[in-house]
Amino acid sequence: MAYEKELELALLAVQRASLLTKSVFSSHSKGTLTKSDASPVTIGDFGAQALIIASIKHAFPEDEVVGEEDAGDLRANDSLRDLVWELVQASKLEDGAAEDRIGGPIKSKDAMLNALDQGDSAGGRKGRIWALDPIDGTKGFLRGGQYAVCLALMVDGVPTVGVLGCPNLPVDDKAPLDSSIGADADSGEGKGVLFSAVKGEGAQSRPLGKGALQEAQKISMSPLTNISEATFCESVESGHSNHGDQANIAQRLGITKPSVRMDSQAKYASIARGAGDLYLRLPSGKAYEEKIWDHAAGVVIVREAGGEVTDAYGKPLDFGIGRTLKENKGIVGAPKAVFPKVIEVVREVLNAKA
Ligand SMILES: Nc1ncnc2c1ncn2[C@@H]1O[C@H](COP(=O)(O)O)[C@@H](O)[C@H]1OP(=O)(O)O
Ligand SMILES: [Mg+2]
Ligand SMILES: [Mg+2]
Ligand SMILES: [Mg+2]
Repeated sequence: MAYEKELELALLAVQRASLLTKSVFSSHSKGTLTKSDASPVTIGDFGAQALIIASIKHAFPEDEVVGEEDAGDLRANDSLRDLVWELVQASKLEDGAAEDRIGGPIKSKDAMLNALDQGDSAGGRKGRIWALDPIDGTKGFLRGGQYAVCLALMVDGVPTVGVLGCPNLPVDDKAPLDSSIGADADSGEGKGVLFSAVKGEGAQSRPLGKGALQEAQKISMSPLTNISEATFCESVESGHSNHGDQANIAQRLGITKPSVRMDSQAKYASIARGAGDLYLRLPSGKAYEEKIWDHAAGVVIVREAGGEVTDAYGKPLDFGIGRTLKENKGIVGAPKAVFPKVIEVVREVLNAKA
């Protein structure tokens, strides 16, 4: 199998970081800060990024990383840095051999800060670059709703290996999807999934677990024939995508089921396993460049599960131009068979506004 070593590394690194985020959720202090763009970041985001980058650099020292966070806030705040350091030290896989394969514990506070700062690649079309979102959907995470730990390897600008850790999604791939999924799910019994895919090799899910990797099963998008029966997924935040346009598109497609709102790339995972069918992310109106770490892993997983993902105009997503998808507007994901119909209707709705 291609990229076997990269996939195992990504799965174990995302597993360890996902366990770290779960421990933050169940502790009192989440060390929440507000970033310059008004979005929240927690000690979970910093800890997960440091652990994952340390694992990548252990296995593939030459690879670059485009990561969402950096160590700036921790270098300026001793008590926050100490909280993250405690958290990182406490986060180990139960299986010693697995822990060793991702480099074992980070050696020192300085090494932790340096790892965090190594997510500073400018991205690009050449070579091996990892895209990392240590907690995608931080607002969902804080609420006990959906969030995801997201890691993808891009080779020459093409997402090639993708892993999503979703601690609050049900293990059962066919568990019914309704609006309760996005709200206050909390990680309880039967929750926690690792999704993965390698380009050309299909997509899989397995229980998140605590140590060595559990057995995986193949996932695929639902064989939707009647689009009016589709379930569509969208953001919780109305500022991240246009709920009005999305409702309009659903209506034109004859969809009557209410949308399923959830934070993060858990939306990509949910359509890839056939629990939902469509992912609609229409531009919210404000000038916003989508970040590559918010999509790269989910896109490989959906494509390998039998889906297509483009921007809202049907244009291919270009992950090779830097840290953002600046040549694209919005996102549409659907099973291949119905994708042309969905894009046709999305275009109609966008053109009617132009
Ligand atoms: N105006 C915006 N439009 C689209 N996405 C946004 C916007 N602002 C932030 N985001 C990003 O969308 C992602 C969450 O998407 P969703 O709503 O589907 O869960 C987050 O990573 C968030 O970034 P950030 O991590 O900086 O908050
Ligand atoms: Mg964020
Ligand atoms: Mg994100
Ligand atoms: Mg994030």
